[in-house]
Amino acid sequence: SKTRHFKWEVGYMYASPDCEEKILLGINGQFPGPTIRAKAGDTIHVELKNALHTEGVVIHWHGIRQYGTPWADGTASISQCAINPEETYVYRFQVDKAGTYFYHGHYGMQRAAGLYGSLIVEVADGEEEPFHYDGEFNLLLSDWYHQSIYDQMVGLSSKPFRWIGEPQSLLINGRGQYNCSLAAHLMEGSSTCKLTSKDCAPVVLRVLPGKTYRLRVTSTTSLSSLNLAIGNHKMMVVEADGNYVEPFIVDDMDIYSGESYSVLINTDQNPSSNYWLSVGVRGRKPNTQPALAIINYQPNSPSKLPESSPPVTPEWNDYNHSKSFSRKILARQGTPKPPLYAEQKIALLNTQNKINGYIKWSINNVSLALPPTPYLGSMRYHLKNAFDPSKPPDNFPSDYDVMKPPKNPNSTQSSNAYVIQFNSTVDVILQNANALADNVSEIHPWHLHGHDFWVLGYGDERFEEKDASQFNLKNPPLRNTVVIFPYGWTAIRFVADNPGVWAFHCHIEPHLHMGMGVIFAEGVDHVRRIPKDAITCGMTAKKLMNNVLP
Ligand SMILES: O=C1O[C@H]([C@@H](O)CO)C(O)=C1O
Repeated sequence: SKTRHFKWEVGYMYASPDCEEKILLGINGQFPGPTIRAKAGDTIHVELKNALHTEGVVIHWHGIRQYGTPWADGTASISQCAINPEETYVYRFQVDKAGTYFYHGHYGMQRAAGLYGSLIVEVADGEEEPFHYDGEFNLLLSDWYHQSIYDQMVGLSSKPFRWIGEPQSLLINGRGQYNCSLAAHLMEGSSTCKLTSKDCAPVVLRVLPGKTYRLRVTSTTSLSSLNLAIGNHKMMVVEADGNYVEPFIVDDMDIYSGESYSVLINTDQNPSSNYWLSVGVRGRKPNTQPALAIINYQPNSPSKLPESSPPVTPEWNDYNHSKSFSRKILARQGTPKPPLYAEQKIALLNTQNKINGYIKWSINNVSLALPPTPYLGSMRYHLKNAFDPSKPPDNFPSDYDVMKPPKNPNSTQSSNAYVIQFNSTVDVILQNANALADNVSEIHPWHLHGHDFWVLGYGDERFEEKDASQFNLKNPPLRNTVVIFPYGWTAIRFVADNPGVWAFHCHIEPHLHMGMGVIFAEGVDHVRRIPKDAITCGMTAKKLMNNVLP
């Protein structure tokens, strides 16, 4: 195995990802950031320089478990101090498992400003993937707002609340077309695109007829749940979040923010035509045009527009369609199985509520507020008063009606840290509920840092003890992100075997900003000496100045 070295600078730059010029966060002048390709077992070494003028930055390596390197997880105020302007931080960690991953900013709402890129881990030399393909493509999906993230963050924390609304565009590999459709000639009421910048030219996947291709699909959207389909072609799902799944065939696939998949397609259609790949919005009433890419059968010209119209995204509120897709995802044979029992159970009720009239999201009525000193340092060195040490609730009132808006919407804020017994098995029941408005309950994709977890089951309405008897302990998929459906619950199980402090949160950027997350800390006393650069802020910085830390 190799060490792969990268030297990156994060900075604002002008770009026109959807043909409208804006500023966004790029790396080395690129948007999306450079793709990292490595092999399982390799070490990634990124020297990250913050070239922003006035704000900190960090990068999270989404799906990489960071065994033994919890200070490299890239979560500001959790695993490290944000990197100050002009400073450099070295991320050094191992990628131990082949799969499709990505990286992104994890400070404020910087991910939504474009700070993301792909991280692809191939199987180690001498190993083989358990399926065959002739070529592969990488599709990094995102959504894009014309309003700056500063405008967005101020609005979300204002009274009255200003919601960010739906995105202006969906992007594929950082490219989209605002307010127009490439397929306008086939669709009524659509205006054609003036592709004024090469930044927004549609993505073209050049394929040969009669072959099999692997599409690696990742979603790093700020808000949108997505659905991807390809005209005339079926897809076979083979990987989810860096874990192989039992292959199954679909016409279209849902993908939530924080998830990744690999699908295989056969180029077995009429080779004289090109085909559309379409990505549209699910789960919220869309106000954003689908993003399109072209599957270009060689030797046709890529500018030969497909003869059939782009596949139509399923109705945004057809949740049965989404649930049926989620339930098809099962572990491939040979995937590690979950322990049969959990030592600890934590039920997490997701509610929207208010603190002093400001709209928040809370977990068991506590909204996450991150402390100034990152937990990893303050816990490792047992600093007092670095955060609120009270034990957050691991359940919610048995008479809480998840089908109704909260009776008492007043919530509190805290640092929400659950200290978990090292090496114990933990079940988490994520319970969705009604938001503040009547008859509204939204999709939330939950992402766990530092681990994969088994998805034991999904259900509607309130979780009951008897539902545990239906858990899938035979072939539950291993993942790092899972969705809770409106008014539903999702049960996961994981083993707390990774010393560190790990975020567990809704991957919707504005929701995390509004407090929708918790912190899991385990085996922190087993963490090796933390690099000083990770803890030179807050109370740990003061301790270092007094030379009292080892
Ligand atoms: O967090 C959110 O706030 C709005 C709405 O609930 C209040 O305006 C919305 O759609 C969210 O997802």
